[in-house]
Amino acid sequence: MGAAVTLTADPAAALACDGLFVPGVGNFHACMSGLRAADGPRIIDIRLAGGRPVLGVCVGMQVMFDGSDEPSMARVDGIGEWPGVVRRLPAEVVPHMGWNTLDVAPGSRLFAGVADQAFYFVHSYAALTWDLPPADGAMAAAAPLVSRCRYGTDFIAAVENGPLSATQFHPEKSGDAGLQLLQNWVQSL
Ligand SMILES: NC(=O)CC[C@H](N)C(=O)O
Repeated sequence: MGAAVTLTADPAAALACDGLFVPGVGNFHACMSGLRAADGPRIIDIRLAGGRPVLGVCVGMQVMFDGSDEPSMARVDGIGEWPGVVRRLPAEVVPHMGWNTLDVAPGSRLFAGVADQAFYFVHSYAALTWDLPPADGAMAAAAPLVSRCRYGTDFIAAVENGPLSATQFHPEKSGDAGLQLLQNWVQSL
């Protein structure tokens, strides 16, 4: 989508880039231990404190919460940028695998031009509720935009919260709509 991309575990490069993309596939706790080994949580914290954009996808979204119920021999806490624990979807069949439409938050920049499109999901766990208390003081940033989807129950499909954005679905597997979403993010950097 016109961006020069570097795959890196180098903290200095991950801090300096215009946008940090945090992918995640597989087991939550395995992804978290990989991220911790690369000092990922601290790098993400520093970026966000400085208003530097970060985009998490799939488990890369889940790790922004406090933790996950996904089974693991060695449980690892999430980064905890957002309160709440990722739960198993209460559906008869998991994973939720395939295309689904969203209830996109009004005013979304990430979904500009594609809010009515379907996106591709592959997951059994998700954040089911948005628990960050609203801030309304003079210094408060704009309220987070929370977009939802439904599979078994309502769950959080995407969040735009200042410099931190995330999607539970896979834009890179979502055809033209997903590419447009990624381009929207790249153009905002
Ligand atoms: N697609 C995946 O990598 C699965 C992500 C995660 N383990 C979940 O089920 O939610």
